[in-house]
Amino acid sequence: MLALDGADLGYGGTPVLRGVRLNVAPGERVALLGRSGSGKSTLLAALLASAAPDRRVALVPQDATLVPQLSALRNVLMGRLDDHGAWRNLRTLIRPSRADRQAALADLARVGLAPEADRRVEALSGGQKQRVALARALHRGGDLLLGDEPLSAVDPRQAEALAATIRDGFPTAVLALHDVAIARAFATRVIGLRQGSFLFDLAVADLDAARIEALYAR
Ligand SMILES: Nc1ncnc2c1ncn2[C@@H]1O[C@H](COP(=O)(O)OP(=O)(O)OP(=O)(O)O)[C@@H](O)[C@H]1O
Repeated sequence: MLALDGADLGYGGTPVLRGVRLNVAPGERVALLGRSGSGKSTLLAALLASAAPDRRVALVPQDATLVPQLSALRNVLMGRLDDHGAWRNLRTLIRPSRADRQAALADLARVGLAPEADRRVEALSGGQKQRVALARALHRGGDLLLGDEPLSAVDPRQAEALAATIRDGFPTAVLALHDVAIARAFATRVIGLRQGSFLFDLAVADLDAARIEALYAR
């Protein structure tokens, strides 16, 4: 479904990750772990670029990329903008049809945000913004979710519930995560990034404390 075949990943000739070999099969839920700057976002970008054009991919980028002046509901509606032509989109954003509004509201409800549907995103908390971005991805739907720390601003109990919502919403997902407990609960497979390469790439059942310690050691 996604495949990187020994590529060096980086910026302007400076590799961040070297010789990345990675295949993600349908049905896998992959957690990317590693210290800040280890290359999780870089790897997600390369995975996105490797997706076949007929795959429908939903994204939760790190900086939520929401339109702050618009309501939560309208931001969620944007998840499907590339399904339609410009006129239909304009109409949807100015005056959504009842069906579109209901569908977007249902997706906000999945992340516990239905009461905030008509509030402008700029007036929401960081965690609420993150949940709007997740609702937008759920509204888009698809074969695959790529998420860059999509649960970093919500509290641990909420993160667990949202991880389950992601699991129900997408058959396949790759998420950069910083919370090891959430990664264990969510993922089938865990990849640890350190110093320019994979320190491990394991089934979640094989992830032990020593590996986690080595991953984050200074
Ligand atoms: N657009 C860019 N141009 C040049 N270097 C970049 C760019 N984006 C990231 N980098 C560098 O690449 C390295 C990996 O960054 P990346 O954002 O992939 O790490 P990360 O693991 O996602 O970090 P974090 O957990 O802090 O989000 C860092 O050294 C970073 O400075």
